[in-house]
Amino acid sequence: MLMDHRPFWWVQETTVYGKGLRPALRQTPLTCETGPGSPSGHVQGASALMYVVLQHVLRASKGRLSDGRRRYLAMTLWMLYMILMVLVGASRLYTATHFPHQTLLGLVAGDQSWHGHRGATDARIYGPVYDRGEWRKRTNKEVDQLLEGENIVSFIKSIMLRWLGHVMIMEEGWLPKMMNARMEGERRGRPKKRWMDDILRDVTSLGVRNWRTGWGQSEISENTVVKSFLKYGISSALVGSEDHFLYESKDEDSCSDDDFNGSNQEETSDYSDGSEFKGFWSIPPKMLLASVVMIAVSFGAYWLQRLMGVDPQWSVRLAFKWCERPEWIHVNTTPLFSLVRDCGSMFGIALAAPNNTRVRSQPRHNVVIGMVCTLSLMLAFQMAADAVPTSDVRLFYGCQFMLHAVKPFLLFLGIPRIARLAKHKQH
Ligand SMILES: O=P(O)(O)OC[C@H]1O[C@@H](O)[C@H](O)[C@@H](O)[C@@H]1O
Repeated sequence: MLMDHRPFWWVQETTVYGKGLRPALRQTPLTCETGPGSPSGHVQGASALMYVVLQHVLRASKGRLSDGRRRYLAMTLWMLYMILMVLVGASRLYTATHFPHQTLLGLVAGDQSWHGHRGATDARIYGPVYDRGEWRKRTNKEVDQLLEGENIVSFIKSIMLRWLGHVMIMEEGWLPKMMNARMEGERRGRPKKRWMDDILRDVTSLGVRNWRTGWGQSEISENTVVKSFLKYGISSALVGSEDHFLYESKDEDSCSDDDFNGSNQEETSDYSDGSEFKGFWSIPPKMLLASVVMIAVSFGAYWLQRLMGVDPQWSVRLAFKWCERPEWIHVNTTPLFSLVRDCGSMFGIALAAPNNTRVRSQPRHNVVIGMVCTLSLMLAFQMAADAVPTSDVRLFYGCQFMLHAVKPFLLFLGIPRIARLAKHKQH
């Protein structure tokens, strides 16, 4: 099924019409795709991407919009999603690059690639385990092991501590007062705890020294708090051993490492905005190994086909044979190019992504700057990829692999850093 034909060459190759008249399919500059026809890559990619965007917007609207408005938003977004998919699919039919069933398969594959990933992750975390002949729930310890040290309690604490950061840099107002207030009046038993009491307990349990109780009396200024948050990143709380992210300032501009009680202070002190790239040795070997295995399997399958006498480039030959104009054929549509590009990206993601896990709990970033940088980067990469000379095949594919491996570094580490610095400047 995956070795399906594309209409623009199928009508010429098929025996269905015998010696009769064949349909004349009009070709366009977008027609001469060189890969097999099923499923539609355009529909699959658009569907997977838009599904993620849609889910993200819906999740972000939680707590910001009323339930009624969220339902309305969800309906509108789903409608837009379906309209977009129909348009993408229709454009692929119009250009004679696909049959209808191939676009439908693309939609299902795109949707499932996201669902499958989430389903597998959720099942791993929440799913039952078969233990000594019966199914049972996972214990907290087992969930912790699955999360590889990302302790859920620490994660929740880190969110509370981030909130503390916001409160601390607020102007004197009702909220900071409320957070620090004790209930007045007579009360039996233990005095009611303040929100701040819980937070201070967490700060202490995470190993932060020199925390002066009663932030109202401390000399912490907005500038130093922001600086410390940017420098060390609240997300260090995510990893138990990196228990050093808040500090009490003695003077506004001093940011001394001595104020931290962390085991690897020196390691983090080089990073000025919290998106600490901790070097290749911090990359979980599992992820790297998975990417290397997947690359080996992909290339292995390619070479195995060749060894078995199947030409992995059969579709390229058919595209060349039936494309009206050779200049409409682009190398970046070939299966080999896709293989090199995807393997490069996978390798780059395996190297860059783990260093980015802390970004999610970093101080906010400037969305506009982030988007502008991302779009510019994508454009620059597209231009660079197009500019690679095609005269030497090995050089061409080597450069493409490198380019696509470097991209995740800039996307995951470089751009968030710039966007956060921009937000910091705004503050
Ligand atoms: O299968 P379709 O819709 O013609 O799309 C093919 C394209 O699919 C994309 O997913 C690939 O990135 C491109 O390299 C490829 O050319």
